[in-house]
Amino acid sequence: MSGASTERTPVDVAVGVLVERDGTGREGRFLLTSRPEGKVYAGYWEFPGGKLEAGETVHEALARELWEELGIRIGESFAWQELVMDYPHARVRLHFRKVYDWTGEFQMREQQAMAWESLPVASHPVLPGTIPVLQWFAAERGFTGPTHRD
Ligand SMILES: Nc1nc2c([nH]c(=O)n2[C@H]2C[C@H](O)[C@@H](COP(=O)(O)OP(=O)(O)OP(=O)(O)O)O2)c(=O)[nH]1
Repeated sequence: MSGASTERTPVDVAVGVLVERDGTGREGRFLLTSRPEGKVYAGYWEFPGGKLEAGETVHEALARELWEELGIRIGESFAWQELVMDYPHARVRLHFRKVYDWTGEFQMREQQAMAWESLPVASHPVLPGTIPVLQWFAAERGFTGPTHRD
């Protein structure tokens, strides 16, 4: 296989969509975090997560990343959407999982920032791979209009 095609093999990424729910189960705010300094797209807002390590399931990778980055322990996670994104730096397969239960105090272990958001999102700028997620939320919630600032 040529180097170029090997480079474009998607890297699997586990992404957590932490959502608050009220007593009736209705979904409310969701968590965005900013990408830390030193990473590609530093300062852009995204959903927390990271790449799978060898032998991990998506849930295991998500639980590990949220512990490492945010200091929280998650309960169950629920497969929601998948998306392949082609960036100049990488081709990634994003596995978005919704999470409703977690324990612990949020700690910004990578000096990132966090924001509990609703539509339209105030955090700016958002990562290209985040925009489809906002559109899925809009569809689920019957929200119309821009989901974020350009
Ligand atoms: N965490 C996360 N990554 C996303 C989202 N949308 C999106 O396109 N990506 C892309 C950006 C990166 O190319 C890739 C995630 O890789 P990363 O560099 O953040 O993962 P990592 O924490 O494992 O990083 P590292 O150990 O390799 O530094 O997925 C998203 O909502 N959350």
